[in-house]
Amino acid sequence: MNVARINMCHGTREWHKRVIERVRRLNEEKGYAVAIMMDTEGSEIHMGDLGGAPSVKDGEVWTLSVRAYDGNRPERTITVNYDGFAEDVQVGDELLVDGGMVRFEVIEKIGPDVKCMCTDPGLLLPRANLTFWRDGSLRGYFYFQDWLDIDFGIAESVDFIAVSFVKSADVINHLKSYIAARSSDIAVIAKIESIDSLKNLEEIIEASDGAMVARGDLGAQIPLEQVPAAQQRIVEVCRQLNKPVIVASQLLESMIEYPTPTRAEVADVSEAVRQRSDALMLSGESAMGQFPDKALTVLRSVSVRIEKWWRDGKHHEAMELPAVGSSFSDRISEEICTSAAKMGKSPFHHEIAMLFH
Ligand SMILES: Nc1ncnc2c1ncn2[C@@H]1O[C@H](COP(=O)(O)OP(=O)(O)OP(=O)(O)O)[C@@H](O)[C@H]1O
Ligand SMILES: CC(=O)C(=O)O
Repeated sequence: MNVARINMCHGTREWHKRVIERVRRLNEEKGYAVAIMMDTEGSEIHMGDLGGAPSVKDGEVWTLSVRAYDGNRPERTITVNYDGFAEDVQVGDELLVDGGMVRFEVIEKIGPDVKCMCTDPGLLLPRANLTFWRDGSLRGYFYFQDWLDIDFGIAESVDFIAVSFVKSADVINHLKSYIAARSSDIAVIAKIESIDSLKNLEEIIEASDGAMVARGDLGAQIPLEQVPAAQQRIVEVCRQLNKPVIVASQLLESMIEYPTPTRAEVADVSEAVRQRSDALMLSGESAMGQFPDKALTVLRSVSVRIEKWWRDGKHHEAMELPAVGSSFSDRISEEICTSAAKMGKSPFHHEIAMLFH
């Protein structure tokens, strides 16, 4: 692995501080170069930790509540981290847990408690995120309130801050000036996971040091079938603007429970590499899965394999690189490099010396 992501949605700052210290110690002792990326919470709505991953069955009624239960949480009750939850939801709203891993319909509101009936069963993972939909549109908009975590990231000199639910380039520009004013040069990664971030994609990526295709939340905000096209577009825009791009979430989801991935997951990883994404990110597979090291090994071996296959067997395609230079002089340099790469593949040219002035 090259980067350890610490997700401020989970755990305490003290816990994350210890993780950062351990990564840095390993870097020093073993000569690794693992960077730290702090991922902001982005004011999402989250369930509390239910102490395990209980399964919810079709037709069951569960209560979602903002009450604090101090260890006496009644059965089939889920705590929610957003105080205005009961005010904001309406009877008939659809609630998606982790982008649709479980679905509920709101059937009744009683003070701070919201009764919901399961319409699509599944597992409730600890601190899963919640989105709610009304008449086919996403409801509940929350704002960027992660300044304490950002101060923590600056104090810990993390390498990257990934900003959740970016809506416009202004958020990125604001954060970058905040970081610069504190004499820090932490790189800012825009997480593309909302409709607004897709609308303002080019300006957001231009303002950022890189982007993440955060497919988990993105798939809760746009129809699932649109996620692959969105991924392709985000990666393409990053390639055009010469910004690194991470593809994240559910790459090897089945490896949370099983030691081998599904064939479809292997195809998904390969496709992300083929699209020329720069990094692939594990989430639950390494955060709470049973086979974190195996998942990492699979991610690496599949990526290396597809890159090799491409280089060895598809020379002509490998040459069809998209133009990234925007100015006339950049385009000339690009053409020279492309020609040199083509010559390098030819059986008649083994040594190429290029002199740049
Ligand atoms: N530090 C942790 N402690 C316990 N469980 C964790 C921790 N980090 C992650 N998890 C579990 O792993 C799952 C996936 O992790 P991930 O960090 O991708 O969460 P996420 O909430 O989906 O991310 P995001 O909020 O950024 O979309 C979470 O739903 C949670 O159940
Ligand atoms: C990684 C993340 O935040 C997502 O996929 O939603």
